[in-house]
Amino acid sequence: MAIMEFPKDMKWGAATAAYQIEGAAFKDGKGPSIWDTFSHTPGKVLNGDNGDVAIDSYHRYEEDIQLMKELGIDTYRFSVSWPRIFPTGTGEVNEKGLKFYHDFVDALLANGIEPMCTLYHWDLPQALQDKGGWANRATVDAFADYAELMFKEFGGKVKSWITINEPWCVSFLSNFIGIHAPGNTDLQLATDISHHVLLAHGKAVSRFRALNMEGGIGYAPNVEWLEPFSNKQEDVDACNRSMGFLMDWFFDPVFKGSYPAFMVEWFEQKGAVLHIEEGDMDIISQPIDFLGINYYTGGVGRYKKDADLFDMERIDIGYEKTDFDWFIYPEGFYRVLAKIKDKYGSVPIYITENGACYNDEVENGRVRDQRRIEYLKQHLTSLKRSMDYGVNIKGYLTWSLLDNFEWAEGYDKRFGIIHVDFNTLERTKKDSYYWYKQTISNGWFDMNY
Ligand SMILES: CCOCCOc1ccc(-c2cn(C[C@@H]3NC[C@@H](O)[C@H]3O)nn2)cc1
Repeated sequence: MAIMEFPKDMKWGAATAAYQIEGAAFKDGKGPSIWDTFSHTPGKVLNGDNGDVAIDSYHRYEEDIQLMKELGIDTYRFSVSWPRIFPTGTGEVNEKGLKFYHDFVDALLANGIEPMCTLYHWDLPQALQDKGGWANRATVDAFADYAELMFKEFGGKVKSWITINEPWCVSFLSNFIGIHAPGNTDLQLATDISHHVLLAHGKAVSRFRALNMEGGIGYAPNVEWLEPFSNKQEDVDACNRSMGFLMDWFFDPVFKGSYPAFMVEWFEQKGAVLHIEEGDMDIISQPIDFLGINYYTGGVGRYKKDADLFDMERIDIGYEKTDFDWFIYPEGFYRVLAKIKDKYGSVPIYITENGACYNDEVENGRVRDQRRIEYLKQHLTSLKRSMDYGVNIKGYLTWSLLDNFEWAEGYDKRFGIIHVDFNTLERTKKDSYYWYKQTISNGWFDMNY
């Protein structure tokens, strides 16, 4: 027996996001988001998929909540569609949008499930993008106003708030690499956006504090672990730069009040400079109540001049891969969490996303996704290792509760523990659902079963 046991007070949950599950993209007063625009732009999303219907959780959330209740989760992480609340990003509020989220949160609470609300999960109102989007500092204040309205509306019901999901994806993946909305490929633009997104986080925290709100607030960066191919300094430095792209760049400003010098210098060599205004770093670095961490993958890297932005190449050393073609690297989960503790201290941490893409289908009413179960076992074992290392883990939320719209991959990549037929929208619990349910109920699992 190799039993992995977790604290009785650890929270267990699952996560989704508005654009990926809701659908009703143009219903009940919702304004267009940049993902509505992007997904309707030919060539941007695999198979021309879009979130017009998604998995129709806008109309089916009561069924989904019953699936959550049966699963036995404590906490459900969802996101609010900003343009469903403010169709043009600012100004007039869409009452039907507010009502939808009140009805949804009330149903969660009525079923004993704690809501964890992400305010920004990538679906920027298109009207704000038309005025420059996150590159325009005015968007920062628009976000703070949206956040304040949400705090005032839901403060008594929602006690866990996440400002920004994966700021690296919002800035660099979407505006330098360019595969996510709005699809720019400009390092200086992405650098400016990364600062504005952190500033938006900080301003939302300030509004939260000013209202003397009950509960806590944080943000949810995504991280990976890159193990140097050798102990040669050039390999170590290349991996640290690549990890610094996702981690240090977005953690140092919040936890240390400044950007990491080694990254600032590297970006300057690449022609990208920061435009920081007086007071910005004080706003960004005010204390948060918890840190969300999203981890999926890692790997091995080594120095290679001009191989990528950081002179680093990834080496395939034969690790198994998911159906997203990502290496399965549970050791990296432990290593990155240990590094966070060592470098940033013991801020309470929720794993706000961890899961795997496997495209198993329904056969005779069952989905045999044993590979996902093995992924979850391996990563929960790494989580336990991190807890024994002293990392202040408060909860684990798997990505995702349901198969959904996986951004540029459309409906081609399945992360859910519940299968969704994207034509009929029928939900089918996968084997991993039943395994996760038992693990939550026990508070432990056996590595060998
Ligand atoms: C061709 C070059 O490519 C460079 C890296 O390209 C990617 C693409 C995708 C990701 C990515 C996707 N996810 C899962 C989501 N997290 C939030 C939630 O909405 C999930 O759907 N995390 N990271 C990272 C990097």
